[in-house]
Amino acid sequence: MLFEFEHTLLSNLWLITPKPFQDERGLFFRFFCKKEFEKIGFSKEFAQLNHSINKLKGTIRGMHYQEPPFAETKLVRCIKGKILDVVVDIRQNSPTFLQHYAVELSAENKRMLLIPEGFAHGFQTLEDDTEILYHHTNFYTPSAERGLRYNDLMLNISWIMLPTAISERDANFPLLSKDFKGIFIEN
Ligand SMILES: Cc1cn([C@H]2C[C@H](O)[C@@H](COP(=O)(O)OP(=O)(O)O[C@H]3O[C@@H](C)C(=O)[C@@H](O)[C@H]3O)O2)c(=O)[nH]c1=O
Repeated sequence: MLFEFEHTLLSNLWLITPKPFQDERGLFFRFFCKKEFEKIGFSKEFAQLNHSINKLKGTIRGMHYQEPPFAETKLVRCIKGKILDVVVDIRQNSPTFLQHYAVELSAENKRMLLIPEGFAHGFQTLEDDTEILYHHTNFYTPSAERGLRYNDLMLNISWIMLPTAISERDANFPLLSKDFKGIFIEN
C-alpha cells in the first residue's frame, strides 16, 4: 500500500498518510494516485490545484464551501509548517449534520484530508510561514461560494488560539440560523 487510508467518524471523510520511500537523497512519496484512491471509492477528476501561503501563526481561513452544482471534493495537504484543519458536515439529512472533525496536518506528518462534497472547510496555522496545497474537483465559482463563521457557537470548534489574521469576509460570515438545512448532495 502506498497510502494508509483511515476513515473518520464522518462518512466519506478520509485521513490519508502517504508511505514515503527513503534513501540517502531523502524522501519520495505520492500526493495522489488515481488507482490507489479508487480503492476508497474516489474516482473524480481534479479541476484545480491551489497553493495558500500564510505568514503568521494563528491565521484562520474558512469555513468555506461551494453550493451545488459547484460543490467540490478537496484534498488538502500542508507542505510547510503546521495547521489545525477543520471540516463541518453540512450534508442535508446526514446523521452527523453540523458535527465537525479537526486534525493536525503538517509538513512533517504528511497527512492529508480528503473532504467530500457537502463539507465546510477551514484551518488555523500553528506556525509562521505555513503553506497548504489543495486539489479541487470543481472550479472556483465565486457566485456559489458560501461560508460559516469560524467561531459560530453552534459549531463549537476549539481553535488553538484567537485569530492573529483573518479576512474581513471570513470574520463576518453570518451565524447559522436554526432553520439552516445544509446542502443536498447526491450520492
Ligand atoms: C479559492 C480561490 C480564490 N481565488 C481568488 C479570490 C480572491 O481574490 C483571492 C483570495 O481568495 P479567498 O480569500 O477566498 O482565499 P482563501 O480564504 O484562502 O480561500 C480558501 O480557503 C480555504 C479554507 C479553502 O478551503 C479553499 O477552498 C479556499 O476557499 O483569490 C481564486 O482566484 N481562485 C480560487 O480558487
